[in-house]
Amino acid sequence: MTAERVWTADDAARMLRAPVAGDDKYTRGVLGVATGSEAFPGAAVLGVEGAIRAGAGMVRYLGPATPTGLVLHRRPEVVLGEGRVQAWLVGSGMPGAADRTQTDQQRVGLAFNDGVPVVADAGALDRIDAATAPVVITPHYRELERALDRSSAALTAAEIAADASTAAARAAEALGVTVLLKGATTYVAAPGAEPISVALGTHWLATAGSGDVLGGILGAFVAGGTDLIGQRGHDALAELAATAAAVHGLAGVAASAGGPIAALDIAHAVPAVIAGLLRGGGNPPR
Ligand SMILES: NC(=O)C1=CN([C@@H]2O[C@H](COP(=O)(O)OP(=O)(O)OC[C@H]3O[C@@H](n4cnc5c(N)ncnc54)[C@H](OP(=O)(O)O)[C@@H]3O)[C@@H](O)[C@H]2O)[C@@H](O)CC1
Ligand SMILES: Nc1ncnc2c1ncn2[C@@H]1O[C@H](COP(=O)(O)OP(=O)(O)O)[C@@H](O)[C@H]1O
Repeated sequence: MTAERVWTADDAARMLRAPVAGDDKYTRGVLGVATGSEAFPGAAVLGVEGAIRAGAGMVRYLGPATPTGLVLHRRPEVVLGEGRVQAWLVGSGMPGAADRTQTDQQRVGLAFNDGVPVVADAGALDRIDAATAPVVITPHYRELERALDRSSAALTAAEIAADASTAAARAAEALGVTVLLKGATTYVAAPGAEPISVALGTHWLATAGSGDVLGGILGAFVAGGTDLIGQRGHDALAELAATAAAVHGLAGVAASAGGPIAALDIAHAVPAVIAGLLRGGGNPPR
């Protein structure tokens, strides 16, 4: 068992900032989103919804026709196509290498080659070697097993489940990325740092698309946190990731009120959770 720091709602509140008079959509952070596919178009909608509800200044979406249409139908705020962004969210609802189309290859490559931080999920986990800036990955246990397969720290999903804290720390070290390892307790580890545990949610969060929403929340925080990441690198990325897991967990609790939830319900609960954290953290919303 690796020693770990327990992330609290107060810790999350300290990481959040309400916009100020000098802000505009760009200073708040533009998130590029390359997620979803013809097979999993919903993952794109869920990630974009998470990002917008978590306060991204703007979202740019890049993807195939079906997810593009759904994203724009649900969120006309979204801008389509390539452009300048502060961070990328890539891979949710995308196939791995064997089934990737040429356009999928291109949009994953674009995200990793853009020189800005990347949140990598699901179908992008096998491309982290191409990164040109800090990366945070968001695997569940099976995805981490696959990501570690060719590394010096191979672990089975059962071994990861048996000691997720140590697995997250080993993975961060071996892969050179910040790892947000999803589960009932989520563990976040930056390379060489003590892992952080986050357990502020409800077991009702174990529902399809829940992790896709988390990717969007984290993407928004990373896009808005590039100054912090520039100053403190992976340590800042890990704290932003722990904060995303905390907000996601608390949003699940708020949405559930003791009963079942759908993934979109989590996203819808995020603004009130952030407002509550900002109030509790002594930083009143404007
Ligand atoms: N709305 C959307 O667009 C959504 C899109 N999503 C996107 O989907 C992608 C894949 O994500 P994932 O986590 O499902 O992938 P993965 O780790 O390969 O797991 C497969 C494992 O599950 C098991 N299994 C399957 N069915 C089972 C069953 N009935 N009962 C029991 N076991 C069952 C299966 O076992 P097997 O059948 O092989 O024995 C295998 O071990 C990813 O890109 C994600 O973003 C999701 O977020 C959902 C919402
Ligand atoms: N038993 C559980 N209790 C609390 N949270 C859970 C539980 N199981 C999963 N979660 C959370 O739900 C989300 C599931 O994400 P993921 O496995 O990627 O699902 P999906 O691919 O369907 O989006 C993660 O944020 C994870 O931490």
